[in-house]
Amino acid sequence: MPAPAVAAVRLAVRDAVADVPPGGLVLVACSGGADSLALAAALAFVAPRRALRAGLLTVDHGWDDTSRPRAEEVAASGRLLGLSPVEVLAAPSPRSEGAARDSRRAALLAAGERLGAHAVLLGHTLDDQAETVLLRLARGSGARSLSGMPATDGAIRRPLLRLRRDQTRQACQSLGLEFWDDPTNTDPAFARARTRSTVLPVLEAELGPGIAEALARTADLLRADADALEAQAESVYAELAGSAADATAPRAPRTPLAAEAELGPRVEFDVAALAGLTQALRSRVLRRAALAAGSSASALRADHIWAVEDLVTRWRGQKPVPLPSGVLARRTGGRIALVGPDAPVRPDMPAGAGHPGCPGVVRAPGERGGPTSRAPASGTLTPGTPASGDRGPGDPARNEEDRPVSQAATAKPDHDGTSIPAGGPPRAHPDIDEILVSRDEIAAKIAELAARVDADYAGREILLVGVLKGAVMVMADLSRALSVPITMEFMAVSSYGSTTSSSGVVRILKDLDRSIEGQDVLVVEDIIDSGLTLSWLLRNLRSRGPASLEVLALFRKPEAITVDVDVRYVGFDIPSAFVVGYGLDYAEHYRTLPFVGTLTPEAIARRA
Ligand SMILES: O=P(O)(O)OC[C@H]1O[C@H](OP(=O)(O)OP(=O)(O)O)[C@H](O)[C@@H]1O
Ligand code: HPA
Repeated sequence: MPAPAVAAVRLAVRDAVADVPPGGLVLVACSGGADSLALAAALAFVAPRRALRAGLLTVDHGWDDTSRPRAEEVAASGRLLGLSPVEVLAAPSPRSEGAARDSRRAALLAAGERLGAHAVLLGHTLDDQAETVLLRLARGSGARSLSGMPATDGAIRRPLLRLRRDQTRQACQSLGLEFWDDPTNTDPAFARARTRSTVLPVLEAELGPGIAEALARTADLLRADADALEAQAESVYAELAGSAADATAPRAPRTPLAAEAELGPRVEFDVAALAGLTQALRSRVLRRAALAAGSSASALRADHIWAVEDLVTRWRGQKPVPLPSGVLARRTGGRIALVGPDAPVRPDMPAGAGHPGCPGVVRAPGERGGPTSRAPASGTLTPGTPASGDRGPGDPARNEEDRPVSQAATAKPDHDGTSIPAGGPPRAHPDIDEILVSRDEIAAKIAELAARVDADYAGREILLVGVLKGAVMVMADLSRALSVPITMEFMAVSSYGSTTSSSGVVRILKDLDRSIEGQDVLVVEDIIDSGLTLSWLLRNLRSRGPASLEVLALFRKPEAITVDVDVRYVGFDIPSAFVVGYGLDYAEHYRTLPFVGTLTPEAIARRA
């Protein structure tokens, strides 16, 4: 009678190779540690009884001078066990757990394929599974990731996932097999080693025994859920996605988004269809779409997908969302497109040049300008109204975009390579899709706002607090248009950081230089989008005891606002599109444009 541990390992191996036909080759990956050595011995025992061939692979990562001789020793043990073929695979890798795992897996799979093996057995135990789940839990992971290592993964099989590590040691000891204790298993430099030596024992001590089993059970439960959700997401994806990724597939009907760029892997959805899905399904469908558009699976993280989800569920005219491998997710109206890196990036085009299939790329100013006098007197540009009006040759507003708003915005080559002439011929910017508010309208609005502020603050002095960097143009023009005495302070805050949507977490990058206590403070903002920056800023400034605190914002996106902020002076309500110009940037560019407009898809892709 074999010792119980030996029997348990043999039983697990017998089950794992039950489907391999007689004569088939099964390989065991062996490091010489107790787990894989016990596995190798069990395979050597089971294989002849099932008319199978059994071999051994051992991997040399080349980490130090001892690794090759040790691999040779492991190979020799394999031969002693009667395994054949036995091979040492060279898989050089940086000294990191992850890198070693990846190169080991690739080497094993390649050898398995070369040798015509039916399966390659790995010696992961229940303890390895528990450590994996705990590590992933600590990182914050979804169901798929928390489902740990599967027992079968293509040619890879893990027969020992229900056995404890101790059982493999006992099995080796019972069989008189000398195993190797890998020092990296106890090296505190490795997170897995710390989990094994410290974290799990503490959890067991504090929360009671059975933690490892419970974590492994969690993995099994979540794997079943993840499998079911992914199968469902796959069929929803097939139903909802319009794709131009496969040139051989019948062409999906042209949609406004598809018309923008005809090339490159591209997946499109109706926003309404995505909005109707549960979040669990939507995120999987979007992940699937990102992969189809060419995003690297390993680089694609949950926060990438959340940012794309925000285009569906928290639409505020955000910037297109850059995803790994150059994929861009972009919402236009009621459609969302995930566009692959092969989509053509159009070099700067001369003003006025068109792009076939790309509506509204660059039009000569005057063809499409900012809102005309037909726009509501309040300056409101409703989303339903095109923010641009067609201006015929007789339109008196035709050349107005070229009149200077201020010295700051005139006769100065901008950093994006376009000279903005003062008083010269109309000139748009090649990266601008559509001008929403012209230079002239901005100037008129600033004058109007200044007159209101002058009247409201007559007899008082105002401390203007400009919010850098976006408000720099408004601050410059407004301050010079005011008649009441003013002083200036600036604050730099950031709520957007490197992501594309406001996080609500605001950081002070530069604080005020002096106290505002007892002063009449007017905060000057370029734009209120979600309102999160301003809401935070007002709370912060209020706590400093000003005599009064009001806000002037040149632009506001009413549809995008998510928090209630009290703004006394608003220049223009604009649609929820992402806009640039007059202080507003995309990737720090376009602030010096004298008008405010939307960017072409090509410019967005280029700067992403
Ligand atoms: O209403 P919200 O959604 O919070 O967005 C508005 C804020 O975002 C922009 O600043 P950003 O953080 O981009 O910095 P910048 O001014 O330096 O461009 C803008 O200048 C506002 O301050
Ligand atoms: O539309 C915008 N453009 C530039 N910066 C911004 N910050 C918030 N909204 C915007």
